Amino acid sequence: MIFNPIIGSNKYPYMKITMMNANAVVAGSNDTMSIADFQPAIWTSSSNSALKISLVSDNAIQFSPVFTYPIYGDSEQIYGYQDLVIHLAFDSVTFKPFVNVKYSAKLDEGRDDVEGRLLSFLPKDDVVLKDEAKWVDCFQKEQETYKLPPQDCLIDEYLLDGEAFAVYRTKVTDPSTKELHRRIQIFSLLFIEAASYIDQDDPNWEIFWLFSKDHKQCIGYVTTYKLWHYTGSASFDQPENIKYRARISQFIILPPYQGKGHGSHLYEALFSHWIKDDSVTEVTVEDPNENFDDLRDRKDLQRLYENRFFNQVAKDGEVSQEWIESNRMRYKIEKRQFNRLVEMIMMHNNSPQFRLQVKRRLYIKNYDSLIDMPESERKDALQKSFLLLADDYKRIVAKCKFSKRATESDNQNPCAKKIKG
Ligand SMILES: CC(=O)SCCNC(=O)CCNC(=O)[C@H](O)C(C)(C)COP(=O)(O)OP(=O)(O)OC[C@H]1O[C@@H](n2cnc3c(N)ncnc32)[C@H](O)[C@@H]1OP(=O)(O)O
Repeated sequence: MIFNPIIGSNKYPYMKITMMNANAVVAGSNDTMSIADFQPAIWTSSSNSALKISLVSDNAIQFSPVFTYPIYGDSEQIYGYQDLVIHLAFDSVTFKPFVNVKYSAKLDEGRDDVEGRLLSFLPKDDVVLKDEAKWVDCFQKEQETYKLPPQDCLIDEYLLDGEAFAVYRTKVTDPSTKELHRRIQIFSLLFIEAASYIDQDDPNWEIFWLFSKDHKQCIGYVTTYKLWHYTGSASFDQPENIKYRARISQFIILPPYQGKGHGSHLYEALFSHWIKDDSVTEVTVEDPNENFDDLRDRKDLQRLYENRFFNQVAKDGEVSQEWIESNRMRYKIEKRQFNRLVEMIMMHNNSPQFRLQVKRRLYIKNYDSLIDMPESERKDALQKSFLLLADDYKRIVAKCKFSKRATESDNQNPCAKKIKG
């Protein structure tokens, strides 16, 4: 195994700085420091650049986080070190964590606690510090008995470039994946804006795991929550009939595996699972970002296409909210998302009503701010918003592959069997 990219040898001797009036002496060396060496900028590092994350298998893949503010504060800066590198490495199977903080010089006083801050977000007494050989030894031993979740948790499987992948569903409290989740959850903080740790003792949290079956590596995961959905007194009085909204909270494909189609497969596996679950009324998403919105739009459109829904959207005339509502319930898609999808389909179908349909929705949504405007200004604002939205729809629809014949896909897509056209 090659671990060099992670650790390397510290080319600088450990130095202690003693502050003096005009010049300073670097303890342990004969160097004399000038006043410029005490400017705060010299001792300040970007925590996003300093933190190097590695996933180690036969080789090590290193990448940087997108966010570190939950760990190092809103400014994402660390004070008190020069040439700071924070190595955070995981074995790609067990995710046994390893931390090694390196720098060429540090201030005696006032410096940030780089290691302590990071360790407070990793499982206590589980991290191997600095001793790489010990870490390798630990994860190799763990790998000998490491198992994927039990077969009854399996919800989907697929092949990608000849490799087999599997999606499993477990409760957050499930012992088979609890340790893995404790180790891996820091990825949510580092790659999803505004993410926070979920309550590991709340059994309503479920995690959908994506694993490589051949290598047992975790490729990504999704944390989800079931929210009680009051659908009227009839079902309320029958506990066996209780309905839920399934909410996708944190959806992540680990960086080395992104852009290969895994996110799309995982999203589709989740949706198919919930379509089959009669207790789930609709699927919602918590604070989706632009990348996730893109993936969701593409996959939702593809699913509707394969269910021959495109032909059911009226080509002429208004598509009424009653019609939209009854259909969206069958597909378990949330209201705003389903309205957008219907509009995209109208655009794709070259419906003459597309512009009016979009403007009507935008008008209702922005009624409070539009109503006080003079009519010409209001029309102008609506037209500008419409053009922006239409451009975005074109971009999304252009990425979709609608070549698959619906008749073929009826046999492949579990959703297609469930939803009758
Ligand atoms: C609710 C929330 O959690 S919002 C936060 C979402 N999560 C994050 O932002 C965390 C970091 N990012 C990620 O985890 C991932 O990038 C995700 C979840 C956003 C997307 O997952 P991915 O596996 O990368 O998606 P997937 O590969 O299916 O599609 C992404 C792109 O790769 C392209 N792609 C798909 N298959 C392939 C392939 N075989 N080869 C090359 N490109 C491919 C897709 O067309 C798509 O292209 P686009 O960038 O033009 O949109």
